[in-house]
Amino acid sequence: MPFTISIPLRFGDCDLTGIAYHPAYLSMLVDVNEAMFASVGLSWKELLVDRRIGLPTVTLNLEFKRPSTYGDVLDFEVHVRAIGRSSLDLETIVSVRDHVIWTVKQRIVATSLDNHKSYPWPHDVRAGLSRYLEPLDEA
Ligand SMILES: CC(C)(COP(=O)(O)OP(=O)(O)OC[C@H]1O[C@@H](n2cnc3c(N)ncnc32)[C@H](O)[C@@H]1OP(=O)(O)O)[C@@H](O)C(=O)NCCC(=O)NCCSC(=O)c1ccc(O)cc1
Repeated sequence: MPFTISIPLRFGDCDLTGIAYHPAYLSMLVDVNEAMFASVGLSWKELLVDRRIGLPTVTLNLEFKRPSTYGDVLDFEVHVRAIGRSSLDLETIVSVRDHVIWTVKQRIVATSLDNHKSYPWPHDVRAGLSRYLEPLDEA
């Protein structure tokens, strides 16, 4: 089961003609990442500030298929494709009215904010993220 969330395209996300400006998509993606963690009880504030676990993205592979425009509502569907020792592979599909607008494959890595090296997923984080685990060959 993927994590899903819908976000309206705001005025500030668009160019003068009302077409979505792609850097705004990246900012939305971070919000969606945060919301996915929160949906399984994993607050980024707690992870970053209290537990000092960083969550940098190390790879992003985006594909833009169609434009979206001011007033559209973007439907995000996030699939967890793999959970490694410290890595998390996500595939996010973004649609408007059932048409795919863009897709992104992303790898996030857990790090220690004390030494900025990779950090194995704690058990509770791995368990939470596993709720959305759908390996590609079973998707
Ligand atoms: C994440 C790193 C510390 C990992 O370095 P190391 O500790 O040496 O990594 P390791 O070799 O141990 O590899 C750790 C894992 O990462 C994976 N990894 C690391 N780099 C890569 C790349 N380039 N491709 C694929 N996989 C990778 C690797 O396969 C390991 O996976 P597991 O087996 O599941 O553990 C280092 O690569 C790094 O600092 N990269 C830069 C990250 C960055 O600056 N990203 C840019 C965006 S900033 C950002 O996303 C962000 C900033 C602030 C926030 O609060 C949140 C997000």
